Amino acid sequence: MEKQAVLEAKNIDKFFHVPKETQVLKEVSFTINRGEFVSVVGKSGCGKSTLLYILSTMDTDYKGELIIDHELITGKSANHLSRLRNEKIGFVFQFHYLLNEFSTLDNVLIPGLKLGKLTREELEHKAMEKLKIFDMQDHALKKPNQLSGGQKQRVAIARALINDPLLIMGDEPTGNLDKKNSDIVFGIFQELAAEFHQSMLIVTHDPEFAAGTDRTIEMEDGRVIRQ
Ligand SMILES: Nc1ncnc2c1ncn2[C@@H]1O[C@H](COP(=O)(O)OP(=O)(O)OP(=O)(O)O)[C@@H](O)[C@H]1O
Repeated sequence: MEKQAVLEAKNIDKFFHVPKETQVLKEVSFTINRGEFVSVVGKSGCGKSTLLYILSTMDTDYKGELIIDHELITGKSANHLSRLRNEKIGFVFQFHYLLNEFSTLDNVLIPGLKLGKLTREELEHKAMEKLKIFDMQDHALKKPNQLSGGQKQRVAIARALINDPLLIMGDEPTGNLDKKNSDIVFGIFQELAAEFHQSMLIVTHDPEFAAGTDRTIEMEDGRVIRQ
């Protein structure tokens, strides 16, 4: 099958102007293809989070071009970007950012309500399906603060999947977990790759995690040095 690009970064440069003019990303170029599970590694401060912030369309102040799903994203309006994020990108962070006042089920379906394509009833059904993948269906009515760290992260991944995103992006999704939970969450990513062919771009410090991905993009001092 022909490779299909879900994301293309072309010559991305990023400058911070304070406290002094610094270039933190230098001609960063790569492609993520459909179904690929890709990790981004590199020493602390090499620019991984800055890059992810740009690729996730949250930071629009950069040079170069970002193409998502064959659409040139660079220069698009904030409204357009917000809709695109909701529709095409799922996020998993180091800290889960679940809302404690809502149930697990509601947390998973909220990005679906925001997108507004399905009714609440349809979304409840879909959210339960996603929770089932991670064996979390029996916790649907609990609040996030009644869950363990690993369980919260599983819910956060279910939430990232609710709109069937083209691409999942993660910044250190196992960074805050102990070895046992980190292994469980890593297993989930592997399952998403193997069974659902989910395209994923994950920043990690964990060499074992990186070794288990299809491809590793290695960064040093703002540049991609291997991919
Ligand atoms: N808002 C900002 N203003 C100025 N400099 C910044 C800003 N954000 C990040 N930097 C600098 O940009 C560089 C890259 O930071 P970034 O957070 O992307 O690195 P990282 O590879 O994700 O690091 P870590 O692995 O520690 O999370 C660092 O030198 C950092 O100090």
